[in-house]
Amino acid sequence: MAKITEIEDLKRIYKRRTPKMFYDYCESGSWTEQTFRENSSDFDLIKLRQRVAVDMTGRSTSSQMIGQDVAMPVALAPVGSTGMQHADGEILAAKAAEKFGVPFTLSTMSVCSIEDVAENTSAPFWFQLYVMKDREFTKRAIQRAKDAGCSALVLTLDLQILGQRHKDIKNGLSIPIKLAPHTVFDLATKWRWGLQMLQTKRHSFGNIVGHIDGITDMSSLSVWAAESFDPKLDWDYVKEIKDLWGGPLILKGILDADDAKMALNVGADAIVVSNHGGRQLDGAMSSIKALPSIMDAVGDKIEVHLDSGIRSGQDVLKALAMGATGTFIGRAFIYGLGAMGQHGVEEALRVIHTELDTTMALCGERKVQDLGKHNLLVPRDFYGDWA
Ligand SMILES: Cc1cc2nc3c(=O)[nH]c(=O)nc-3n(C[C@H](O)[C@H](O)[C@H](O)COP(=O)(O)O)c2cc1C
Ligand SMILES: O=C(O)C(=O)c1ccccc1
Repeated sequence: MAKITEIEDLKRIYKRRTPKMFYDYCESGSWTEQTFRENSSDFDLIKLRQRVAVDMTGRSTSSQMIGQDVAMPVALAPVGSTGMQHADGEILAAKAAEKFGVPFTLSTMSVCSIEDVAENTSAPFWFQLYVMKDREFTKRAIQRAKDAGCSALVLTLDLQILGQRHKDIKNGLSIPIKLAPHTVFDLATKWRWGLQMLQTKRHSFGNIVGHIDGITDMSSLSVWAAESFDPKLDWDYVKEIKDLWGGPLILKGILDADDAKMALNVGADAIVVSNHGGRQLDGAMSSIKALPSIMDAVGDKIEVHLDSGIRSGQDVLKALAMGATGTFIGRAFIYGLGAMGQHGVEEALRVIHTELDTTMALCGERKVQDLGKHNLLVPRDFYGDWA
């Protein structure tokens, strides 16, 4: 097999092996996909400052995210239906993260349950919560995460209704999965995917049992989300959830300086500057472009993480140099998982680590903590006058 040298290699294999419905689900953004595209292209606008004749021995990417040691400040983002990209996908990704020494975040919408992941790993993982209309569900989910020893709660705030995702609508993506004739044909040609799927007993969403049982009309994903998630989620409820959980709280989906201030007021430990990988509000700013104003507003008072668009260690370095303490990757690890299971996630992490380390050295830095704006040339409009 050809050597994996970049995330794009994993994406190519992933695409070849995965049924179209699930590939599209991962690879799409909402509506025109402008934000999805700009999440990546805006990283390219930032240039790195090459520095020479600097001692580059003894380099280290190790750091901390919310006080927890990490081999590099790159966590695996919560990704719904990871277990449909590869059988037992959440367990495999969690194992890869544990081996590498980075945090794994389990989505509420995972196929493997909180307990499945806890039983098959030893490092504490983070649990991502979606707030359902059923408030008892929230209480139970938080208790389950506590019982499983989760070391942070990641509360996602940018998806109470689903962004319009045209590919998913056209593909008829639904909960539970609906099989149209063309889908069956597609599945039949992706035999590797089918074969490994047969080896697992986990074919439903392990964390939301009871919340999908009632739905019998094969709703589309967006109809299901609109019926199930609580549109009333507000800052008062966020505070209630913080108190219920009582541990480290990360608020995910912050893209505006005013919301970052609200997150600070509510007492969160960290925020994730994120537009959900361009899957929610199309036309919103890319995360990396939103970062400077958020750093200015709260950067010295709360830990700031960033995701959306990271496809390389260079992207990670740019986010850190602009002030983020940590980053999350979503699709970059899913490509690896879909391409070659646990090994593929390890490969994705290895690629990103190598790129981060090499870039750091060529920028004349030895520690991720020393990265700063001095390493970058950033277009003025990143700090610009948005009216
Ligand atoms: C297929 C897919 C499913 C996702 N599911 C969730 C989810 O269940 N919960 C959540 O908070 N974010 C979810 N996200 C968003 C990711 O956590 C993350 O914000 C995003 O993927 C970052 O962008 P990137 O993919 O460009 O790295 C999902 C993203 C993708 C691609
Ligand atoms: O697809 C997503 O981005 C996501 O977060 C989600 C939302 C509802 C159901 C499954 C996944």
